[in-house]
Amino acid sequence: RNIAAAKASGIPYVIIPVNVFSIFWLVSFSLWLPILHRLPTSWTSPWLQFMHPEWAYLLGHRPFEEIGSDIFLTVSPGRLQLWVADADVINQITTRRNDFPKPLKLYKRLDLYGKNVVSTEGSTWRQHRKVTAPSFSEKNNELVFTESLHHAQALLKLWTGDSGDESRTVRDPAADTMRFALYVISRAGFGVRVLWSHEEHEQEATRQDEVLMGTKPPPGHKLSYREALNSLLENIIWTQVFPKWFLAYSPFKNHKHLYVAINEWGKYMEELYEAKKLEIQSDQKSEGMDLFGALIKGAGMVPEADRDKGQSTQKQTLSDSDIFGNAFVFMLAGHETTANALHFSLVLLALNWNTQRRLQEDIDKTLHGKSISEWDYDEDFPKLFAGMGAAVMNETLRLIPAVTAIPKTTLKDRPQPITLQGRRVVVPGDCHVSLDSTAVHRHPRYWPCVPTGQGQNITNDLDQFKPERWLLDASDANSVSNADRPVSFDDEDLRGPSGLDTSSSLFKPIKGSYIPFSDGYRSCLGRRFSQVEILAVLAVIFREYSVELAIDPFSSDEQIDSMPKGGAERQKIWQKTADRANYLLRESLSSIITLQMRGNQIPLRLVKRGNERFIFQ
Ligand code: HEM
Repeated sequence: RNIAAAKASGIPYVIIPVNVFSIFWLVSFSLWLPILHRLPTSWTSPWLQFMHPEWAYLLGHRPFEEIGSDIFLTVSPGRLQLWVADADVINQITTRRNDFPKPLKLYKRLDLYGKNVVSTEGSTWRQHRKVTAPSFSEKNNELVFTESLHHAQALLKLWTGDSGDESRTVRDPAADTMRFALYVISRAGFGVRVLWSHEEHEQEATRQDEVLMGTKPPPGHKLSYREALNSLLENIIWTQVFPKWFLAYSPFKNHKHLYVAINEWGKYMEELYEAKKLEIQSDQKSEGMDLFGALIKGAGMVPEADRDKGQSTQKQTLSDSDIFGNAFVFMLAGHETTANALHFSLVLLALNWNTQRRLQEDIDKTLHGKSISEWDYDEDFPKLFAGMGAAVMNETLRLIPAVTAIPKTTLKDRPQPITLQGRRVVVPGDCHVSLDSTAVHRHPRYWPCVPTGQGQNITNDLDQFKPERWLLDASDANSVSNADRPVSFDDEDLRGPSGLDTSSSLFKPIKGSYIPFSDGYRSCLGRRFSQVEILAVLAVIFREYSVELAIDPFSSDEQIDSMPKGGAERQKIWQKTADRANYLLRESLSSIITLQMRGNQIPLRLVKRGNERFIFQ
């Protein structure tokens, strides 16, 4: 039946023997693939390449080139799936939200604390989006900026010691950047400043009006806020596999601990909720409020003073459980994505010394050596957003987007016509749709690129990290930015964060060709939030430090010191480390909610600028 539907669609298709995203295949594919790869190519071509669940990230745009179309279907007994790498088709899909809704089944487990803006569709989603979108205000971004500067300095202390001079190997930079992003969202999202363990002795020195959370659980709690948060989010995957009640009875200790963490974080949220309700009712802090406060206010909580003006009859538009549901997805959507972008930016910069130097020069020029306490969101963020830091961030998200296949669907018995390069084709009903960001991000039709290789093997540099491509002539008449062709939202309140996806003074991707934050109606509400956070932390790090690959697995510091600077011996060691890093970036990333490095680390080191050990001409 699926093959018949694919044939009738007019879209090229490839038949594959199983649904690659079925639980059966996800848990067992690593056993089958090596066997399948031994079969003669004539038996397995072209379908075998689509049997790896991460093929979209691994292969980029290549399969589309081979098939000769920027959309195609994979057809298995369990599923019809459309893969899209055509910017215009992506545009059609993201702007027709009723024709191509989200497949809600995939999002069900995000309702751990209640329904929310990520996991709903139709009129329920409209209601959630209308109430949540205004929370992501410029005032909140200012708070994100300040808080990111604070935690970036704490992160630096963790990596370089109190004096800032120690060059320690950071064994698991992904874990540290995750913590960083978690602590930023904790304050800018919920008004809770979490203390890093190495910060706790400085507790007295911080401001009086902040809710501070350290390692000790307050009365009435089994876990500290930090432990509840870390434990909940580090183990979140189990909540996607098992229902919550099962975790309480599971024989595994980490499941039981997770169950406690879920309840504990819920309890903290309830306490914060009560405190914020009082705050709002007494009309405190209405400016620059954290996301949770703004959400509660947006849901219909009225300040005491306004009640006399007859507003007390205003109905609360989201239930308490909806408010908790949204608070949770802010936390979830808001930390892992940003942390990954930061982690991968650092690794890619460590692999590309010249780019790093250009970034440092740009930061020096932008901030004129001002001390961090003098940095100002209104004055400095726009400059960072138009410079090399933004080019690094955009390029990292181009190469390693958090979501490699943004999921949509067509409804059963509701096939949808689309236009592909002027030709009408019909996407069958009940078909999963994946907006393939890794493919469209590496499509030579849309991106400035340099040809590489020779003769038959001629290809391009779009698989490589080159932030400089964003610094090309921004006035290029052929390029049309997302802002130039905005989605005509039927209700402006649904729009979400202000500002452009990318700065108008950088290269402007054609609409639909750059989708790290998705696009259209269901685009990311936290885009600006994360851009502010990433640029702030990059500026704090690179104004004073350089990042290097830690060579520990291959050589000791003493051995390196005994080798001439810039010489072949050092280069050989560095190259081995770089080869390992490149291999891991390619082979050890997989998607569970977001695309991350799993089971491996690329250790890094920060060194004071001027003390770099691995610069080669
Ligand atoms: C680099 C960082 C980020 C990336 C790459 C990113 C990416 C995305 C993507 C691809 C989507 C669409 C997902 C889908 O359709 O299933 C999305 C949606 C969303 N993101 Fe982000 N995100 C980032 C940061 C954030 C932050 C910091 C927050 C909040 C604090 C956030 C909140 C949301 C929300 C609420 C939605 C759902 C919007 C809706 O469906 O109406 N994101 N994000």
